[in-house]
Amino acid sequence: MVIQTHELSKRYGRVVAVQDLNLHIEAGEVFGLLGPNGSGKTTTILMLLGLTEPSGGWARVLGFDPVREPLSLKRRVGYLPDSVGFYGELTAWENLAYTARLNGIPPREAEGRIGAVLERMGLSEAAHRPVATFSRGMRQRLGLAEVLLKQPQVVILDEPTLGLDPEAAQAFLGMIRQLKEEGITVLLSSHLLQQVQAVCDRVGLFHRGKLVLEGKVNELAQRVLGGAYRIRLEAGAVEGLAERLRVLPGVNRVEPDGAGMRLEAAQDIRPLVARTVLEAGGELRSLSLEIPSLDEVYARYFQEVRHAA
Ligand SMILES: Nc1ncnc2c1ncn2[C@@H]1O[C@H](COP(=O)(O)OP(=O)(O)OP(=O)(O)O)[C@@H](O)[C@H]1O
Repeated sequence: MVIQTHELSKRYGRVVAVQDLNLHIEAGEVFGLLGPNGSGKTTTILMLLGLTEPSGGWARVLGFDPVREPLSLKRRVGYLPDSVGFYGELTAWENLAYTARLNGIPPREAEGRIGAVLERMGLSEAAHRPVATFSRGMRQRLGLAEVLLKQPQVVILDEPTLGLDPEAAQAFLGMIRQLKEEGITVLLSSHLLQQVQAVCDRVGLFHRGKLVLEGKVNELAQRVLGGAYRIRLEAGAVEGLAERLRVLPGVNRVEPDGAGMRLEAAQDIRPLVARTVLEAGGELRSLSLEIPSLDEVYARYFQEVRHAA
């Protein structure tokens, strides 16, 4: 277990920013913290980093207690806040050299590492330009370069793609995937559901300081959509196919969808659907399980909350 919290809570006066959070994140996972503004994501991150003290419960990151061992933790955990501060008049290289010094990396070793992380982030050519001349995307990449400089085992990113254009955001997500391939554990917070869906193994949805839903994206989808599986197929025009599909066990809806059909079932019955199409004399052109987007999951969840209230 790389990140673990037990009943972790934080109150600011009467405001409960985080309440009884139980989080378990394994080595090499990419975990997404999702939730509306003010739902407790940043506060959670700050507690994991030892930058703010919990009012209750506890956290462990790589086995370290952020309250008692913040320095051991800081050496192994990289943090990219939502806005990174660099010295604008210094070059990218100089900024990283400064960070290396602060982290006690010996100068000769720092040289090699700085060159490598700048190269990796596609910033070699801009290495000797003042950071004040960098675009938002370049700054963000420099931020990740700085995080990687200390060769962390865990990387925590707060809204890492905020303000990036779609292409820069995609490139950044690609870099996050690479971290995972290297076995680095990644925790990231975001409002951008599609991006979270593209890169995270699991997500946790925060609502008013509580973790209200947690799991793999498709598991969450099943749960919020009432356990339904959506299957889409194309089989050309086959007499009576819809009727045959409608009576299959567990099917509760069949409807036309463009050139094909969409059905909702209680289980993933794709093999049965395939057989039915063939038996009806149809030709199966496509058959897939549709995973609802995280946007839909999110919208449905808050709809239900409002409804219940
Ligand atoms: N230093 C503080 N003092 C008082 N209240 C705070 C402080 N920091 C956060 N809060 C409150 O705690 C709650 C959770 O805030 P937090 O910043 O953790 O949310 P968030 O999910 O990160 O939101 P965002 O997406 O806007 O960054 C909010 O109600 C916020 O106003």
